[in-house]
Amino acid sequence: MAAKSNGQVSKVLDGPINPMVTPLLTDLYQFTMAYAYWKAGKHNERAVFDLYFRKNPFGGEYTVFAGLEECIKFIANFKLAEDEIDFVRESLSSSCEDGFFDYLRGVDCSDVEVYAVQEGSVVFPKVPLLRVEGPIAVVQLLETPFLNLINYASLVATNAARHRFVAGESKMLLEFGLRRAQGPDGGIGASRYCYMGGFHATSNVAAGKLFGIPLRGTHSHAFVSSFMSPDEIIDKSLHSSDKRSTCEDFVSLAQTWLNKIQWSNSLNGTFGETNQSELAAFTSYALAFPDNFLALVDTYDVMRSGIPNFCAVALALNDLGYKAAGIRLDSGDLAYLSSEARKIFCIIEKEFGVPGFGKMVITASNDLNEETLDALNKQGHEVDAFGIGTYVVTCYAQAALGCVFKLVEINNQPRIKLSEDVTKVSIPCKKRSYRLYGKEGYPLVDIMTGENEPPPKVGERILCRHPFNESKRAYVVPQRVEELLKCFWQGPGGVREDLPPLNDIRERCISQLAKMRPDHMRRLNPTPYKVSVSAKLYDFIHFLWLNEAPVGELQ
Ligand SMILES: Nc1ncnc2c1ncn2[C@@H]1O[C@H](COP(=O)(O)OP(=O)(O)OP(=O)(O)O)[C@@H](O)[C@H]1O
Ligand SMILES: O=P(O)(O)OC[C@H]1O[C@H](OP(=O)(O)OP(=O)(O)O)[C@H](O)[C@@H]1O
Ligand SMILES: O=C(O)c1cccnc1
Ligand SMILES: [Mg+2]
Repeated sequence: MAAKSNGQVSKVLDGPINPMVTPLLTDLYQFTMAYAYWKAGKHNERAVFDLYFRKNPFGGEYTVFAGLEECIKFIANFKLAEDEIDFVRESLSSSCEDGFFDYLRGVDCSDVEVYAVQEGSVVFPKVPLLRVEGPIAVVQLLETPFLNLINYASLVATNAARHRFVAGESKMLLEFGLRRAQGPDGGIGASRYCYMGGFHATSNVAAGKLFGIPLRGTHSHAFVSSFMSPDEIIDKSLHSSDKRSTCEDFVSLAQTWLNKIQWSNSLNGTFGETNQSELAAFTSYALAFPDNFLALVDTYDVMRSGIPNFCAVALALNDLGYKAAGIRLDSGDLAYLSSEARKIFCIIEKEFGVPGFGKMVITASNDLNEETLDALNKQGHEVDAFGIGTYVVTCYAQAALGCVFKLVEINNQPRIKLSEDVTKVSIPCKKRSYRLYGKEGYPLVDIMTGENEPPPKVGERILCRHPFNESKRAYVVPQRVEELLKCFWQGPGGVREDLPPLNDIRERCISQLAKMRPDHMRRLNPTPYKVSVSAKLYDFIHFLWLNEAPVGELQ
């Protein structure tokens, strides 16, 4: 048990959800360095590392932070098993001394501290997502698993949030990507983090069970094409929804409705003969799920067959007191077909007096991504729900987020990593970071300060400097100051933040995104959000930079 900040006692944490997340899920060089630290007697030197990324993904100006819960559960249970130690021994040089493996046997994360931004937060380049402090050999072992747990999680949560942003708040987003995802963990992770990023449901049953994500689904073309004719349907009877009466031949009832639609005045002979095997499939699906009937309408011909067949079965269900759920379109021009389908539904609502028929849910799928969603919006469409697979789960538009883990202090001595490329120079020191909000309630700037600097104060003017560009600076008078890094781990008994349930993380993400200034969010040429350092930290970075950079000599 661990004491919580509110004085209560928090639960011992379970291990990570993915059993593959073990201390060996790291790069070999973390163990070789650990040995070299140990050999040099340096392994217990206190080090501070920052985990951050350098550039927002997908050409955007924001990122959603995800993956923290798995990191904390990982370190809470970090312990090398005997067979793992044996394997490390076999993998390192035979000259490695036995004492190192005795040391490894005792390694855990009780002496490690993790300060992190809350999962689901909107985050920006260069500002630490995690600040990890502890014995250098141990923290070094955490580098790779932490990056592995955060990079994809944050990338896919951001991708999901971007898809949601384009689709619009009123649209339902269904994640259909399991079959296309990068293996089982890619699939499970995608479902979890797409939900976190604002999707509404997944088709992935395992993710539904593991995380409580709402499950949704329709049916596939195989179901439709598996039927040959209505004669195949043996049990044709269906109870009314109130169970008071029974229709003995639901197949004929659907057929009767199809005839009515074909002869309807307002539809003016729009519909002729439809595909009877498709009608059989729809009827059969309705008999199986009368409360939740939906149909994939594009197997043969959406407008000539799928839509009239669907309407016939839906009207037959209506006679028995059931309300059909809707259709799915999986090919063709989704703007045009959804609009045409909506027109037909509205005409039927009017002509046959079926309230709500015009509002039938239209789901669209088929290689959807940000661009196609944007194109559909520009054309105008009647889609209520989007089923998105490949592009969202594989993060097709960008392969990786590129989070890094850099040493910023050792034994209280700030460290810097220099680079020809200024965007790759690390920001030294154990730091704090704050989000400063302006008059209109929007976040204005994130600012990093040295650990012991006084925090920015509401109403007090503070100079915010670009970390590397001397001429870029601004005074800010914050209306609200939010400290970004919170303590999520300081050993098993330490006071720490709770790990919130997935739904709370998702809510945080949705509400933070909604509170961003719109120009940071737009798809085309968004305005970069400002990330800065205090004047004191700026001076120190540049002092250290000059100190560490060798002076060249011209010949
Ligand atoms: N109105 C639209 N504007 C822009 N893109 C669209 C529109 N409607 C559909 N799309 C997209 O166009 C692509 C069409 O895919 P594709 O060329 O494979 O045709 P299809 O409709 O799937 O045909 P098929 O019958 O062969 O399955 C998909 O990525 C889909 O999301
Ligand atoms: O298109 P995505 O965004 O990846 O979404 C998932 C796709 O998976 C299904 O197709 P299926 O695997 O049956 O094959 P298909 O490509 O022939 O439709 C479904 O009909 C979607 O089209
Ligand atoms: O339920 C669906 O419609 C579905 C599920 C996975 C992939 N494509 C579609
Ligand atoms: Mg498809």
